[in-house]
Amino acid sequence: MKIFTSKQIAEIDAFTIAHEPIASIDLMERAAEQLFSWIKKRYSEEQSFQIFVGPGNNGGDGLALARLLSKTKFKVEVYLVKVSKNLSVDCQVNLDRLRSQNLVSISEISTSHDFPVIFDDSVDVDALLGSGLSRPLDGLLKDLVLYLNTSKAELVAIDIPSGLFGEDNSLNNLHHCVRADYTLSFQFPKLSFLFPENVDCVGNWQVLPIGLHSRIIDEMESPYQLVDENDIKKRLKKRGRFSHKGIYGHGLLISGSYGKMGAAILASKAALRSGIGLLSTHIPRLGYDIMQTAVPESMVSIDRSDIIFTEYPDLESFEAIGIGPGIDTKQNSFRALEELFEECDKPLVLDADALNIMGQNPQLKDNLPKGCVLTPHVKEFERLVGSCSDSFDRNMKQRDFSKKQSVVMVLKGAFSAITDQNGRCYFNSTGNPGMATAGSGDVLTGIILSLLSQGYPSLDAALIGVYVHGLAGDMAADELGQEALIAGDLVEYLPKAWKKLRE
Ligand SMILES: NC(=O)C1=CN([C@@H]2O[C@H](COP(=O)(O)OP(=O)(O)OC[C@H]3O[C@@H](n4cnc5c(N)ncnc54)[C@H](OP(=O)(O)O)[C@@H]3O)[C@@H](O)[C@H]2O)[C@@H](O)CC1
Ligand SMILES: Nc1ncnc2c1ncn2[C@@H]1O[C@H](COP(=O)(O)OP(=O)(O)O)[C@@H](O)[C@H]1O
Ligand SMILES: [K+]
Repeated sequence: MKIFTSKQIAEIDAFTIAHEPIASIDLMERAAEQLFSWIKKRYSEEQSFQIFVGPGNNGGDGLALARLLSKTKFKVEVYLVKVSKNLSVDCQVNLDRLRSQNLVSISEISTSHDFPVIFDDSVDVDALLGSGLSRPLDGLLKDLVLYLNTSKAELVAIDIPSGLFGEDNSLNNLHHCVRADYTLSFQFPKLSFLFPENVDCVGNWQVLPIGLHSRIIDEMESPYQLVDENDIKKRLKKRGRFSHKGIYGHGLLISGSYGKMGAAILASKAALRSGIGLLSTHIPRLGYDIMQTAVPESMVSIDRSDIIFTEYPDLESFEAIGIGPGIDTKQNSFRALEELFEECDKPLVLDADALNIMGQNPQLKDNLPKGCVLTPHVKEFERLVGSCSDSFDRNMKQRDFSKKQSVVMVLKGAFSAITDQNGRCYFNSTGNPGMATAGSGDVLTGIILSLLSQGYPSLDAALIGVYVHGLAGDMAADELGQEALIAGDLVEYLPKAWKKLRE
């Protein structure tokens, strides 16, 4: 699903009105019907609603919703905030319709003395401002938002929490934005929903389709996309009836050090559980028995060092290389990594300590093999690129980095962001906080190495790998719960996750 800016959404809206064609007031009605049907499913019939309405079309949605609710047993009160003399045309039409129906009490809020009592068991609907927000909230609106945020009532935001910008909130004050329990966003999510600092404002968000015109959605360019299961299925290659293990590639995983052999085991198992033909795991000498016992399916390449990575085998026979989980950051490992960068012309995935070594030796950045995949978490990313003021800034820097160095980068976390050489950015939609546990990232490296070895292009390997990793995490969390989930469970659930993608 593409993600558009507020400005683009307004264009899509206008195109739909002109080309469906549909009157804008009817498009608003369609949006209100979607809100209404979401509410009907969620709340019992006697529920009371306090709807707070602003001057624009977001307010218009709130008024149309109030009319639909009032025709049922739901109890509704409307509060119209007087922040400008004129309402938008469709907001005014809906106000007139609601007034003429005479079923709902409509109060005006002109000063903070007009704020109503909010009952804990009511549901507040935020229809103050939507994607037409042009500046951070101040004055009466800010005071009302602060007031709403102190209440214990459940808060449902229409389209976007009032006060929050759809994209860049770096100059905004997030304390002055509505803190919703639910945000019901029309047709697309907003970019800002995917950034961690906004989670308290956005709450649980959902997309409500309102039938915007598919042609303009297909044609309009956006660098941002939220990846779903269909996007992933389309990228999967078939496994042929007559295929043999040579077809699925031989991967080299460089991983582990004294005390961190678990990383090599997890990544190796994950690679083997993701379709690779052959795997060799390069480890320090002291890890030999552990590795052969724990992962008999993997061949072992032994470093001359007992405890760390200092060299790698001839690369000729490998289709792809993965390096980093648990290798430590010693000087000799840095030298070996530097050499690998110079020599390697194979697909490569870099994680964990390989990235930390780069953070300590910034000159290495410019030697990164083109097209390789990097999988930092936020801290590793900032060691590499420098500190960032917020997630929006971090996302810009990530896109720039990918473009400038011509690499694919996975910034891991909730909604992991995957950027490519063209500066495009794909957000992953699977995964859960249960995956915030030691070794999860090692599993991902193994999966991506496996896909690279099978000949998937870097971007596909990253997108598919991140998706299936999160899916395995979701399936594991469903059965085991988030607290109990450990990285080994991700490996255990990979078979089910792959099977689901092949359905
Ligand atoms: N796109 C779709 O698919 C559909 C969209 N729909 C709905 O339309 C919504 C967008 O509507 P919208 O453009 O009228 O914007 P909205 O935010 O309601 O109000 C803008 C007004 O507020 C004002 N204003 C701005 N900032 C302010 C501030 N800080 N403090 C005070 N005032 C401020 C601004 O004034 P100005 O900036 O000109 O000074 C202007 O008067 C969208 O979110 C969705 O709910 C659906 O109905 C149907 C399909
Ligand atoms: N809240 C979350 N939602 C979704 N995925 C998460 C969440 N927290 C962590 N993850 C995923 O778990 C993995 C953690 O990787 P990483 O931080 O490298 O762990 P480690 O270094 O312990 O292996 C990443 O793929 C990340 O996207
Ligand atoms: K809103």
